[in-house]
Amino acid sequence: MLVHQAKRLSSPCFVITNHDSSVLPNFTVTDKDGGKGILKFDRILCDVPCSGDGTIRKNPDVWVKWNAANGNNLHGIQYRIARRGAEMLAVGGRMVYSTCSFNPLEDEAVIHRLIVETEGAMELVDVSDSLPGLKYSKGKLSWVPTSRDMVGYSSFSEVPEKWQTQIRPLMFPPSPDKAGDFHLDRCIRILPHHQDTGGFFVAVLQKTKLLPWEASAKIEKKISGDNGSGGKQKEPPRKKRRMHGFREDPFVFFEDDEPVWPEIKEFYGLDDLDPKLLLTRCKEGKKKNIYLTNSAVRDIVINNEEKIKFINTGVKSFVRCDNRSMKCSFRIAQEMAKLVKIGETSMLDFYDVLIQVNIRGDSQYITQL
Ligand SMILES: C[S@@+](CC[C@H](N)C(=O)[O-])C[C@H]1O[C@@H](n2cnc3c(N)ncnc32)[C@H](O)[C@@H]1O
Repeated sequence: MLVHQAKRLSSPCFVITNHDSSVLPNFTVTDKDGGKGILKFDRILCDVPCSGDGTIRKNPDVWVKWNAANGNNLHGIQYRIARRGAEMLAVGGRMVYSTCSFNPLEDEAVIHRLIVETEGAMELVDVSDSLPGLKYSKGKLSWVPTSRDMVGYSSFSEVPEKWQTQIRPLMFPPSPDKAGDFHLDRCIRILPHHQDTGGFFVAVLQKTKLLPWEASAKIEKKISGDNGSGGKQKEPPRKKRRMHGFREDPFVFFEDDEPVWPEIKEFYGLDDLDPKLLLTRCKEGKKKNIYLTNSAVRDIVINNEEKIKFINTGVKSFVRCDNRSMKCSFRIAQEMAKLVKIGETSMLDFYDVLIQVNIRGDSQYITQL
């Protein structure tokens, strides 16, 4: 689904992975000075798996299957995804957490726990001014964790032992005197009757400083670096983790001496295009389809393909078309042709437009097209 939707953008700036996002590894990237660093994101959307009870209008069986335990059971994975998102976010960056559920255990309880555990490093942003005309209810300041047998509890001490693996201490709301500190009312609850839509919960969070465990890891690193070694002590080499099964559909980037490149370059007049931004999905045999990415995506894929399963990247740009009457054995792919006004815009102009759409999402050029 995501691949299908992202392809419609015809953008070389996206990369789709298939990974448990609660344990998504850090992405290694090449620094400006050629060293290796960790990619921190400016924007993250955690559209987490949820009970979907906001979709009752289109999914009537949600009524039949609903019980209080659904939300309790999802709270854990939802929190872990949000927490991992917070870790991968740059300081100053924003993360949106969303569900299509009304259950506060999947919504405000997750946000409250994230704010508590990050000791306020993650703050709810007031976006009320950014959404003129949108009808919604404010987030809840309190809720009642409830077991499958529909008994509600006002504190963890009341929870019978048999439900204590389902209802956890951090699922409870803040006490009334502290509720204001978390600004949970900044969460957005869109109910079906507001705008004749499905139901959604949306929270916008900002990372205001390093998370407590990130900050302490930094201090520890500094201390161990100062420990007589002058910071130069090398860590023992880590055993390379091989992810078997990722390679059946590899991403093979062109090298400077790629044999099919000279004829494409000459035929389409692409002297300035760096062939290293082009890739195919096969290691051996005839190259059928050629895809275009940008340099940031190329760097991410090359540096992380051993640890992260990449599913899709790049715009299909050239397709093999072996026809004796053709001067070039590759035609322009439909996906690329959509964006090129042949005759008015040269391939080179087109490439400039694509490549300037950088990974941080500056999409003005695409919009112009
Ligand atoms: C609410 S849907 C997201 C829909 C998506 N935003 C879209 O527009 O297609 C939640 C998705 O999370 C996926 N999912 C469930 N557990 C996950 C996990 N641990 N890590 C990553 N994705 C997960 C589900 O398969 C589901 O597709």
